[in-house]
Amino acid sequence: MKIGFIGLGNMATAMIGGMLQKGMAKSEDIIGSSKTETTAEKVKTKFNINTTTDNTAVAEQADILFLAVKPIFFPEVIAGIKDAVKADTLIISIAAGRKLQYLKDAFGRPELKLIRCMPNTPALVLEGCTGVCAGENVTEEETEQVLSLLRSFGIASVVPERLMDVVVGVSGSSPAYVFMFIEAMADEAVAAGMPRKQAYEFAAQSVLGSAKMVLETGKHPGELKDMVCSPGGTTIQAVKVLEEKGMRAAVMDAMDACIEKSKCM
Ligand SMILES: NC(=O)C1=CN([C@@H]2O[C@H](COP(=O)(O)OP(=O)(O)OC[C@H]3O[C@@H](n4cnc5c(N)ncnc54)[C@H](OP(=O)(O)O)[C@@H]3O)[C@@H](O)[C@H]2O)C=CC1
Ligand SMILES: O=C(O)[C@@H]1CCC=N1
Repeated sequence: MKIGFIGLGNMATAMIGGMLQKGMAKSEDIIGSSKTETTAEKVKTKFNINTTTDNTAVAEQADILFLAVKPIFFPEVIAGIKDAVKADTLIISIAAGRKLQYLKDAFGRPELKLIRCMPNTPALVLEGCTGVCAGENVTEEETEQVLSLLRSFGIASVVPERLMDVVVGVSGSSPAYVFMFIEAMADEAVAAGMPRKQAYEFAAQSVLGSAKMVLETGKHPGELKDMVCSPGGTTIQAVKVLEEKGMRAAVMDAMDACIEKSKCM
């Protein structure tokens, strides 16, 4: 089975890296294309996969074909490959905002098997999170096949298409907010005298451990927060400042902006 990627940028390389690390695909089974020779060469060297700048060559060979270019390039990319894809190829868009109906209209081939998914870059370290919705021609077995491929680099679940923009906000884009939080914590640790490398390590490990507690204890995040806040202690002072500065509202407003942008892309 050949897995094709059109677009070899941040997200495609995170997914390829995850699939190879997990042994879900062999390097000889992955082919990819990019706009420039420079990227094609770089990705070829990094993963030992076949790469090209010829999208049609990838589209012709792929049994599973990921469309991993920016949403604005979808019209030109699809126009270039629509007659080359095989009728039984599973075509998976990873673009924010591009609806199944858009893909159906752009390909103009009603028989094609179209899927939309929204992964995130932690796929690179096998901790990805992917939402998936499948078009009408895709069977349950094919959806399961795609889910197991995506699960090679993290969790993956089916969501109704109306929630795909929410998936962009809560997992597709959210690593950026978390990286900002880690960076800010590390900056203050540095301001208070800690060496920078150690500050990133301590901040990141604390985020990792906290996330694991939410996932593994099943406890409400508020209860876990309360466990840290000793009466009259240090943590509640930090919590008070975060509430005064509107941290929760800032996160919710930021996600609202992200979800709205996804809706109108
Ligand atoms: N980054 C993320 O965290 C996530 C991104 N996504 C989605 O993934 C998609 C890609 O995003 P991202 O990886 O960040 O983008 P990048 O800008 O990192 O990569 C885009 C890739 O597309 C290639 N490309 C551009 N035009 C063409 C073309 N005509 N033919 C073939 N390849 C082309 C570029 O090639 P070259 O390098 O040669 O210019 C580049 O390799 C988007 O649709 C985005 O919505 C989804 C989830 C998370
Ligand atoms: O910023 C973006 O548009 C893409 C989609 C989700 C994450 N990155």
